[in-house]
Amino acid sequence: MLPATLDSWIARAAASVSLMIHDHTMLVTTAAAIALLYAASRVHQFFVPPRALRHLPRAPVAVYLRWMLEGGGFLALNDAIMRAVREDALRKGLIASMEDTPRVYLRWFVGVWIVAVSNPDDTKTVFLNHELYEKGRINIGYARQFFGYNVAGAQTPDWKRQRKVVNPAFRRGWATSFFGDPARHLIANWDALGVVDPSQWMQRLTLDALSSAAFGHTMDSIHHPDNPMVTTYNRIIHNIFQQGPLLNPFYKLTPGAAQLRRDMKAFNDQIFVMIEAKTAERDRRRALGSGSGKVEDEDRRDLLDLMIDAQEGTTFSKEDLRSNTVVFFLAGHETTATALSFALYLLGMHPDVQQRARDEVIQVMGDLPSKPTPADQVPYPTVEQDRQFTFLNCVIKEVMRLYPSAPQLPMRITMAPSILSDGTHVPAQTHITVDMWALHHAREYWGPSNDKFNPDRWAETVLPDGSVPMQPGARGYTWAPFAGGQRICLGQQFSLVEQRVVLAMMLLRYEWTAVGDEDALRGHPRTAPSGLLRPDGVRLRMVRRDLV
Ligand code: HEM
Repeated sequence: MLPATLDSWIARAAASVSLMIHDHTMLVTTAAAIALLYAASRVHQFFVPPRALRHLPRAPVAVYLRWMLEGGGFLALNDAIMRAVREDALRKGLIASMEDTPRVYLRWFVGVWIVAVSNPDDTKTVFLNHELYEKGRINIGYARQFFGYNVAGAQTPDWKRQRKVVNPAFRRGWATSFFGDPARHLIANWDALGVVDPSQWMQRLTLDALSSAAFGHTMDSIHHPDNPMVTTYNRIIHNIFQQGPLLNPFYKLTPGAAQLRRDMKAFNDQIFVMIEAKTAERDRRRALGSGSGKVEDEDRRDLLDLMIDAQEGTTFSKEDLRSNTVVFFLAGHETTATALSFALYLLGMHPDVQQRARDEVIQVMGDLPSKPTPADQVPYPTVEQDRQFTFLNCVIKEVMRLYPSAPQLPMRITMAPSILSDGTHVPAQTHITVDMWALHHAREYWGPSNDKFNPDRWAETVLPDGSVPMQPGARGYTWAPFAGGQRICLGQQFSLVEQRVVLAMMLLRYEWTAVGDEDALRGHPRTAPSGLLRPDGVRLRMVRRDLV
């Protein structure tokens, strides 16, 4: 028999163990309940928008999921979304017919609800208040890791620091030879082909122009599409913008992700080598006493050179130089390739407009110098001639209205509560975008010919000196492919010069018609899976003008 004290001690111990077990069970049960509630609320947030935004029209999440899994291009998704959004808006009494576009609606991206504005008033507000509508940061997949913290993605305080260094690289003229030289290489290839895929070739041309302009060495992807730097870059971009893997929570453990990491490292190493070489070259020039190290031909100076100069005495690091160079690649070549591909396509669908554009080019530059003209002697406009195109600028504006390269403004996030023009209260920390596609196509702002290619609609905006204003305010913020406000595209001039030079050369060299698949021929080309619009299934039949 146990002594009484021991007995009571054991009883007390047993009671407290049982209490502990009970407490522990309680603890586990409570923790499990909290975890479950949290998971349920996350699932709920994933599929159901926040209460304050629930009144806005939206498409069911299934529409997005289906598209992400199928891997289609932007236009296929957008058609399906806008049909569902319009049906919902009609049900909610927000629009009068399926032809109308709601001023504000909701989009979805991997569980994030985004307020999309598609009217000029809110577009202007978002552009002009960039500290209230800050750059959003969704850290999914590998995009953030590859593009790093660059001027295009930075939030205000850091953006100001970055812009100081990057600005001088853009605030200057652009030598037309940056674009004329690769266009001649392209012409030499196209002469031998007859039927071409504009999208594929414009990607190559703009990559070569951009690599010359960005770091003074062309990637020469027109002649060498298999150049390892080109193929690595293309693979990275393809993999980063694939939507399907974003739905896989274990994506980063897959062999595909491992390959992507290896590619990013290889590409970045190359950029670092260039940065080192350029810095050493500048120091060498200085040591030899050649002034500040600046080269003679200012318009041919490359972006990296100018950034390396401007970064002296600032906190700009090598990683800042890398991430900005990388973002120039994405921002600077895909966008212009898209604009040029659609311009060639639309001119191929509208031979009358093509001829009027050609007449203007011949009037400004004269015709081809001889019959035949060797590819490397096809003239490109001088800087002076480039300033004299009026109709060509109207064509470019109309192309970028119908096919804005970036159909949605990169995501913003509200830093404080705000109210939109339709009275919607947007809470702080809400994601928001401008739907450039909807804005550029809405019947409300473009009339019944909203979906028609009509460069003459821009005639009334031409200034007395023949120039065509390209800022969004010139048409009340209904046209804004380069965005607006302080965060307007830094490369707008670069891209416009490139588009005019390349189109002028094509117009001199060829007459062409659009061929390709059924969608392209009926005027609704498909787009390839990509972060931007990229035509798919379009082909052009090119006929040399100097041989007829
Ligand atoms: C058709 C051609 C182009 C289009 C449609 C286009 C479009 C845009 C748009 C919509 C933005 C605003 C992004 C935002 O606010 O979130 C932007 C910003 C930017 N673009 Fe472009 N872009 C084009 C060409 C270029 C080129 C050729 C370069 C460089 C060589 C470039 C460099 C940049 C940079 C650095 C920014 C960030 C500016 C900032 O936030 O301060 N873009 N672009």
